[in-house]
Amino acid sequence: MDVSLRPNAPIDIWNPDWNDPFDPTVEAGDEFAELVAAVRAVQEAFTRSRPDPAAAAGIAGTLRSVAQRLEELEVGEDDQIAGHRWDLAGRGQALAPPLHIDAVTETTARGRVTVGRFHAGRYAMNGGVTPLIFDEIMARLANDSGRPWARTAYLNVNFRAPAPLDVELRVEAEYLRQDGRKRFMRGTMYHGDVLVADADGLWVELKPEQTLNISEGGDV
Ligand SMILES: CCCCCCCC/C=C\CCCCCCCC(=O)SCCNC(=O)CCNC(=O)[C@H](O)C(C)(C)COP(=O)(O)OP(=O)(O)OC[C@H]1O[C@@H](n2cnc3c(N)ncnc32)[C@H](O)[C@@H]1OP(=O)(O)O
Repeated sequence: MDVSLRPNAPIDIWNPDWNDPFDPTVEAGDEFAELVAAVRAVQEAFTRSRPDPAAAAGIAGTLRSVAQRLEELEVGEDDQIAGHRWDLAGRGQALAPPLHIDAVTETTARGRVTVGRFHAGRYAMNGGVTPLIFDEIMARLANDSGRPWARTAYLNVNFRAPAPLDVELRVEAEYLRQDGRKRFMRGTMYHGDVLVADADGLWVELKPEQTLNISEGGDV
């Protein structure tokens, strides 16, 4: 994938090659991937910690100065790297669980995800995180194969069993059918042979007057 990391270089929001099998390795010398990994490491380590007040104050100061440094590098949403790196697990978006998409066909997608305590409720995956993972893989399939942009209209998630932490879960999406602008999708999440969650979703194709960038004043 051709993503330039030069400052102000245009970044394609959509990678036409993303049907290619996903390579989960972080490229040597890919400093942005290292930065995302570091942000994720902070989130996980913070969640797992119990600092005393002095340690908390010191760490807060350090993180404030990191935030200030990044604020100096702020760009518009279309130009930011986070969320636009289709080759990275979680698209380089540090909130999104690091979902590795291994394969996408016209009608199926499959991936793997492992979450830690940062994405936990109590001893298991947080109930808001499961839909995040489904939205990620189902939206990706809904918008694959040259189909025009579509947005999530609904996403109904059934929690069948607690999803364990720190182990790999299998996530699959299936393109069930299309009815005019409506695309009906299904998602499943497995731990081994155990179905931990499934989802039904509807994606609706945008009309020509609707636009992805709602701040541009399109009819949303
Ligand atoms: C870089 C960002 C990436 C983020 C994504 C991560 C995954 C990466 C993978 C891939 C990237 C793809 C990038 C996608 C772009 C970004 C996606 C989002 O932003 S999703 C955000 C959450 N979703 C919304 O914010 C939608 C808000 N809602 C709307 O905009 C509208 O309601 C919309 C477009 C969904 C439908 O509105 P209408 O006015 O265009 O359409 P009407 O005419 O009302 O409905 C058309 C048909 O759909 C049914 N319908 C609509 N909503 C329904 C619902 N909730 N339940 C049941 N049916 C519904 C209607 O009954 C109608 O059916 P009949 O044609 O009559 O048979």
